[in-house]
Amino acid sequence: MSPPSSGATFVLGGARSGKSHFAEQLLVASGLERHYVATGRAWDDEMRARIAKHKADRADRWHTHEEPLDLVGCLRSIDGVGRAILVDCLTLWVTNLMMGERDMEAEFASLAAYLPTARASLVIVSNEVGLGIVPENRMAREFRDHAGRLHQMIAAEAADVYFIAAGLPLKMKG
Ligand SMILES: Nc1nc2c(ncn2[C@@H]2O[C@H](COP(=O)(O)OP(=O)(O)OP(=O)(O)O)[C@@H](O)[C@H]2O)c(=O)[nH]1
Repeated sequence: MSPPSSGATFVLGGARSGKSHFAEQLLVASGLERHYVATGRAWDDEMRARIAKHKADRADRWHTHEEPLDLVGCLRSIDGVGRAILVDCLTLWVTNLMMGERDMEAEFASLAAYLPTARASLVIVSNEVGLGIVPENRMAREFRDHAGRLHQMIAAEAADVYFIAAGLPLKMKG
């Protein structure tokens, strides 16, 4: 189990599927200098506690970058040969872009265009949110549709794609 020598790896899965742990292990195995890019925001005490636990678990073995909106700018600023970058996760980025009323298509296109140019080993994590029933509220439907479109764009650019369920990886590409 190792990240590809060139091209990004995309890791998709449901909530608490073990996708973040799988993605971390990919990069730990790489032996490269590790960078963790968190798109999540601490919006309540539960999330604050979760983030604190993630930070404690990573300890000083990772450089942490918190970037809710300018994901591509953040990636460019830390990109480099000999580095490993984990992005966790795209669905939180989509949420933040929607809240910030950003141009979703332009942001997605910019991330998709960046992937083949990355010099670091890049692993991108996201939540598969499209498998349930059609959400009743309009914003949730829009969110699901944005996430589905973005996932297709990222999967098309990635060298490897995994789907994680119950902690088990299913390799879908690469
Ligand atoms: N702001 C910030 N967010 C973080 C940090 N570490 C982790 N997170 C966020 O916490 C999220 C993971 O939350 P969890 O609910 O524990 O995991 P999950 O993605 O549902 O579960 P798995 O499928 O097991 O990965 C990530 O998407 C990150 O954005 C950090 O240092 N700072």
